[in-house]
Amino acid sequence: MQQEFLPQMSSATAFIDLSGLVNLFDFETKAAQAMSNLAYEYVVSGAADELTLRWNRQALDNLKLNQTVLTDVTKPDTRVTLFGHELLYPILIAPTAYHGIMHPEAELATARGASAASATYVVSSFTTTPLEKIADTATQPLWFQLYVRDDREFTKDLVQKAQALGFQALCVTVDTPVGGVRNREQRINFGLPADVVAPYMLAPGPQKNPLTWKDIEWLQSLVDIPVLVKGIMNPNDAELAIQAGVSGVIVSNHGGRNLDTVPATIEVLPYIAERINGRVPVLMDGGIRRGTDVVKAIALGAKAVLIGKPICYGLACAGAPGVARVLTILREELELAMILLGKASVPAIDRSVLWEKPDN
Ligand SMILES: Cc1cc2nc3c(=O)[nH]c(=O)nc-3n(C[C@H](O)[C@H](O)[C@H](O)COP(=O)(O)O)c2cc1C
Ligand SMILES: CC(C)CC(=O)C(=O)O
Repeated sequence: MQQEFLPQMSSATAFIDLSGLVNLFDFETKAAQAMSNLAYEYVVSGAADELTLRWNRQALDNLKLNQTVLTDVTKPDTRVTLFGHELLYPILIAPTAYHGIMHPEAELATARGASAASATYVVSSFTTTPLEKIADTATQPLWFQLYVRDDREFTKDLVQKAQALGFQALCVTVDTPVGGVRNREQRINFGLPADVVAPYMLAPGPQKNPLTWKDIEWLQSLVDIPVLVKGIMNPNDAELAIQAGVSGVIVSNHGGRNLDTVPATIEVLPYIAERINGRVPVLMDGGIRRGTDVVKAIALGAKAVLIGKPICYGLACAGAPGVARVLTILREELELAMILLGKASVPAIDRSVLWEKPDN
């Protein structure tokens, strides 16, 4: 009997028991079996030799924490305020394209999972579900990630549609004038299956009109919601972003998927935070897999972090409950780390949580 239902439910998600998946790496392992080869290779892919992809993780692992004891912290307050809205914890869902190849309910499952876990979901321009449906489904805040297309009228309509639907911020991705060298995608000749459509992609591939800081100013003139730039990797560009008037900066190397051998995001984050100097919030993504990683990013100047691949894996393993579980695990790990570090609130997390060899 059950076999009959398998095609509709997708073999990827039918009978997965989440109880054995206790951390984000477990989800990755499980997803490797659950996903189609096409989806897995797409998600897991880094650019070229995947050095930056690895460095994102390695650099986080290499940072050591400074345990502090007997501090009387039992229930840490993980709330942060971003653009006037309170987040229950400083972890957002990074924009990732094409959820339709990962789960039959696609972005709607992601939206449900985000809502169940009280998280903000940044929806990709290359969503395979119309924005109206996602907005109808989500009960927690949505942000919209923009890939600017050559057709600037189309782009204008799209961002204004997102704003009208209640999306609360716009993240303009600035690190992808072209895609990176993705050998994994080349090997499988990656392309969307005929039944999966990305309605806002228009002509795929590189656009003819390069995006410049002038376009960022233009985009801000189109909407009233905060505009962030996603993909800033050096302090000079961070300064230019401020001059262009943006409301926030996302330190990101696109999860190591675009320009290989740029540094890990956690490595550049403190320099960017120093240059921004509190003028706008700095967010960061790339390799965040543990509650301790969230602490490290906040200690080095991030107001919040985003996670990309783990959400795809949660989605592929179990749809909405998988997405919610991934977020909840990370949130709980963050709480434990805060208790063990003696930090009662997110703003209290500063560089004192990072181990430095004493001078004496
Ligand atoms: C499968 C996949 C698709 C992605 N699609 C987009 C996208 O459509 N727009 C975008 O700005 N970034 C995209 N990204 C980059 C993520 O937003 C994010 O920067 C990165 O995944 C963070 O690193 P992490 O996966 O290690 O958490 C994508 C990443 C992955 C893994
Ligand atoms: C079509 C791609 C450029 C989407 C993306 O951002 C990614 O795969 O990393």
